[in-house]
Amino acid sequence: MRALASAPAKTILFGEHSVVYDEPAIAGAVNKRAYVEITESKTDKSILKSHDLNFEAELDTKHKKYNLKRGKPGIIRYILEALNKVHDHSPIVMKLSSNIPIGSGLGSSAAVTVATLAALYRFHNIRFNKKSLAHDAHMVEQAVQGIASPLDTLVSTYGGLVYLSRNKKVEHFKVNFNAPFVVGYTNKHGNTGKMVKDVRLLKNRNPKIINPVISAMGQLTNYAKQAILKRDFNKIGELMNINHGFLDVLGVNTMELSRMVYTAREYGAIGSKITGAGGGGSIIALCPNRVDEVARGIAAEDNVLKIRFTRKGVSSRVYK
Ligand SMILES: Nc1ncnc2c1ncn2[C@@H]1O[C@H](COP(=O)(O)OP(=O)(O)OP(=O)(O)O)[C@@H](O)[C@H]1O
Ligand SMILES: C[C@@](O)(CCO)CC(=O)[O-]
Ligand SMILES: [Mg+2]
Repeated sequence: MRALASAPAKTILFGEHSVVYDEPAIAGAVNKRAYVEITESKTDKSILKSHDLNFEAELDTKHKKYNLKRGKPGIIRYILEALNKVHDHSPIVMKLSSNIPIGSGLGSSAAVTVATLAALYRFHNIRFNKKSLAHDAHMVEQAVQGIASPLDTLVSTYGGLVYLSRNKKVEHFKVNFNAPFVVGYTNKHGNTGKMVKDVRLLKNRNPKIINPVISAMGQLTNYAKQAILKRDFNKIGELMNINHGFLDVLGVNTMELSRMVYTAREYGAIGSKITGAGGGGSIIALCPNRVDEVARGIAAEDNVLKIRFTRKGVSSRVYK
């Protein structure tokens, strides 16, 4: 038997970090994906391989342990947590491929988690739907990171451009939002779990300052929702710039992220901000009529990712 699944990366337009404190957020699935294939193992060992991420590990699914043969271990924790939830510990071979920059604020952990769970459900013939899958994937991210909002796993499961409300209701934007965005990413990676914990510590040390910032980020996201519905790019850009300032206040900005954010504005972006957890990773810039200029400006020192929003969420199938 061979089970296959894939799930998209995401970019957060508004509300990263504040979403952890139940403020609303807006994020969209993008056309970069993680792919997982599961087959029965011909030996008594479970193996996880990734050509794209250049790692190979032997998995002890019962004890959530692994023996790394080569590569970096980080993402394996999400896979082991997913296996531990669903798998019966029979020996399998898992292949992971991905064209999502990892640890770059584009939801690689959520995409890998959602694709792994969907492939496992297919492999074991377990019934699931998007709601249950998004929930289980969120539980995996939370177990690995300590704290996680449901945002990344929701977007990776459902696809499309999503508004997540304060009470965790998902609304899908009906507009065809093919706005001219450029994503820039640095070679310095962030770690979402660590950034979220650092923000919590800052908030605990300075509640009277940080709490109002977080609620202003929520208010800003609600204004952004209206601006997106009206396709008011100037307003969206203005709100992105304010959101970036607030993320800086939360301490998740870095020299490289600042460089990309201000380079984008210098080359004509009408709004630019960190996207994702920060501490390294990515920025997103809104640049009507200036996409090529902004991309060139960022590429002088960092990397550019050409992304499009996609309606395509998780997809999976099985071959018997
Ligand atoms: N080359 C690599 N191989 C395997 N794992 C990696 C590699 N580089 C980073 N990792 C791990 O991948 C995981 C990336 O998840 P993380 O949530 O930090 O980033 P992300 O999902 O890409 O961004 P965000 O959550 O901000 O959208 C981390 O656990 C990190 O340790
Ligand atoms: C920083 C954060 O808000 C988004 C990471 O992509 C964390 C989360 O929502 O779990
Ligand atoms: Mg992540």
